[in-house]
Amino acid sequence: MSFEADPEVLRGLDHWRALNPVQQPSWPDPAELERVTKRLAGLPPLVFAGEADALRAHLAAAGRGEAFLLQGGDCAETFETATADNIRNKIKTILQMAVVLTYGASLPVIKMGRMAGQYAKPRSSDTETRGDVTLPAFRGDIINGFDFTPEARQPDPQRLLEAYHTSASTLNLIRAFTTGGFASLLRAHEWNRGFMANPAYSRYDEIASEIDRAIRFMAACGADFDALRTVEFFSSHEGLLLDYERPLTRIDSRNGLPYDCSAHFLWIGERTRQLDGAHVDYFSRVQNPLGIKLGPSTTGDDALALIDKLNPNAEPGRITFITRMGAGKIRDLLPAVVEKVAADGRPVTWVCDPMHGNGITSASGYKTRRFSDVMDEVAGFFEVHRALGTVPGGLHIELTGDDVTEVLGGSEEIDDAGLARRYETLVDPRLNHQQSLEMAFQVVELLRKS
Ligand SMILES: O=C[C@H](O)[C@H](O)COP(=O)(O)O
Ligand SMILES: C=C(OP(=O)(O)O)C(=O)O
Repeated sequence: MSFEADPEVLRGLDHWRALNPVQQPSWPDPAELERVTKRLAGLPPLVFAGEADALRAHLAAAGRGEAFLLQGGDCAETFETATADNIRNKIKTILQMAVVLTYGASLPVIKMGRMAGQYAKPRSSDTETRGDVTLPAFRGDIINGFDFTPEARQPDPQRLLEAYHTSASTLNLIRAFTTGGFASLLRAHEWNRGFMANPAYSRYDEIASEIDRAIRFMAACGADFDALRTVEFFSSHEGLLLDYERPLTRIDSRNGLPYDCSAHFLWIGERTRQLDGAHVDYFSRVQNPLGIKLGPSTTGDDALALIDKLNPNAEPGRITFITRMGAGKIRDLLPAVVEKVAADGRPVTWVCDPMHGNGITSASGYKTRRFSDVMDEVAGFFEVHRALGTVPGGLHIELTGDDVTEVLGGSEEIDDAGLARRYETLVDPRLNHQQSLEMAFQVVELLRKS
């Protein structure tokens, strides 16, 4: 039996339009926007609703401490860098981190990319000024261009279509890598190839050798390795640009309910999580598992009110709270929020984003973060949950598989002068391949303690 859409549900999906959504561009030509969104609404969904349901069950397990979420990828994907090499390096980095965590902590790791749709960015200011010229801020490739010219900075609806097609080709390659043999655990050694030799690289190689030995032993015992040959990999992005999310929301014929089929998992950002705001209203109406970023101003009551709105039926795995308080604040601010939610009893999955609360500007003017601050926030996150008896369920990281120099420190000791060597991000700084592996090794120690 196939279900039809309830007209009331469909009307509800457009209620956000009346709520004055924040962080949206001013489209210069509304008729063009309408043509584009109609076209998007007729294109195939990017993910299947059943996959989002499977993810919800995995996230529920992470909330109970039976799995761990590893969510990582670019701050802002770009059309130009959606190349086979970049996608492969990011996948390899996430797979390597997952191997380190799974092997070291004996926990299943849920692998999720900030990939195949992470094209829209919230900004602190609507404009950017250089010298005496002021132009609209860059809001991500799905909206406008990075070049500092009036033409590039003009929002262009055609970019929504390009974002859709680039997401589709990225997902296609991810699916090929993760189900076609590349991600087989039997090749764990090979994921290290092509990366710079460094201490984290050699530690990873040792683990891969131990896994090889264990696999050879199991093979000699007659084990069957089908389950090791493929990997479930989920896509996610910030559900920011509602003119993109709405046309990609589809009614699932299995149950008649709406799913946002632009990605498996959508998160609501720190700047758009207002209780009566358009984003919370919109995502309350779709079935996907949802993330909500919680910054340092969040109170326990805010968190409970978000649960009331977004998960009134207390469904496990529906809500992931991604906390990003900053290294200097997390130990003071997180306990009150976690205590209130724990006392309430409705299930949530707690994840740490140690990136967005730790931004600084280096002496030479780069927007950066210190690796030591990032790791300190992760440590604080584990400490708070250990003290309260709650579950640290995962990590949300801005990373790339390339050897960029955007975050200070790490065992390579990138310093202020070193940032200029390979600073490539268009918005926020990402961990490079080596820093990502280093983080995974340190998190294993924290997971073992907890
Ligand atoms: O990634 C997060 C935000 O988009 C980003 O930090 C905003 O940066 P801005 O303060 O430079 O606008
Ligand atoms: C903008 C982001 O984060 P936050 O909403 O936490 O600032 C992000 O993750 O890209």
